[in-house]
Amino acid sequence: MESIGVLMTCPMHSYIQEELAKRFNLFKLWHYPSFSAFAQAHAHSIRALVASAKVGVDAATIDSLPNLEIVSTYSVGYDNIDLHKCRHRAIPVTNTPNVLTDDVADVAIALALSLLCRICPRNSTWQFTPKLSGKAVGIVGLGRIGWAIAKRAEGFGCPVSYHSRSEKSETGYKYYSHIIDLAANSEVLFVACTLSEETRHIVNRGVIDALGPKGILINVGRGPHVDEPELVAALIEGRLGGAGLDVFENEPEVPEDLLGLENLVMTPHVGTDTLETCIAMGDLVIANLEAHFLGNPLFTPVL
Ligand SMILES: O=CC(=O)O
Repeated sequence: MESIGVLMTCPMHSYIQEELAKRFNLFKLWHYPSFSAFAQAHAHSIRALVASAKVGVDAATIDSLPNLEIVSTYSVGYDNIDLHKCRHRAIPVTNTPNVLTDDVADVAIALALSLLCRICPRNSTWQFTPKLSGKAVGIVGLGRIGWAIAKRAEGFGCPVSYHSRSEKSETGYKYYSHIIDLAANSEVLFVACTLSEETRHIVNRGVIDALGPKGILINVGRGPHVDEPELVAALIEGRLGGAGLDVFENEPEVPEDLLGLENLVMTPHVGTDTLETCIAMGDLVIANLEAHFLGNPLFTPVL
């Protein structure tokens, strides 16, 4: 497969870069001054594209690659991939579910603990802190990651409720069909749903106010799930108790006003960045590409 042209949209862990380069003719988009400079020289060579949560692929890019056969994203989320265009061109899309679920759930709990227990306080003034154990936990999106957060929260003795498009049978968790009701009945609200037009700004001023001045918001989904200016205002005004964020609305930009807030803990979208998981995600991307070029069924197709 050494002659098959594969384009990576942005730097990823060295493991996947090295393993792709061993198997394919690998092009790294960031080594070119612009996409058009790259496309002029190599557009016809590209048969596969590897995207990530940081840089996806839009319709114009897909249109510029006439021989593109598959898009494989090094992420579980595929909100930044133009699925409509891929479907139209009959280009299969794969992602990396399952292998990263535990990591994202771990980071969600770590953000909650670090915020509540002030594990890394910005100033070292001694003060008593709220506990996580026993707090009412709400989860927005009870998919794989939401479920893994729920299991961890149960370990802390937290009663768990959730909101999702529809009620899931036999979870044993209380279901709220309206997110506002979930927020009003939660002390810690975790956002772990897929980003879509329906869930963009699902956490708006109403939800933030329902969570209230003692409530904690943890977002390990996507930045645009939360109306960020509303979140910033609520944190500054004390209308929301605190937030733990791994994702931001305009990554890698972070609003100036967030920096320095005492009731905020941030990580730079590292929910899937453990070494073991980066390797597993890389292996899954490669397995999908190899399956495609060998004419075998894909392991984790989205389309
Ligand atoms: O954000 C990370 C992912 O979608 O895998």
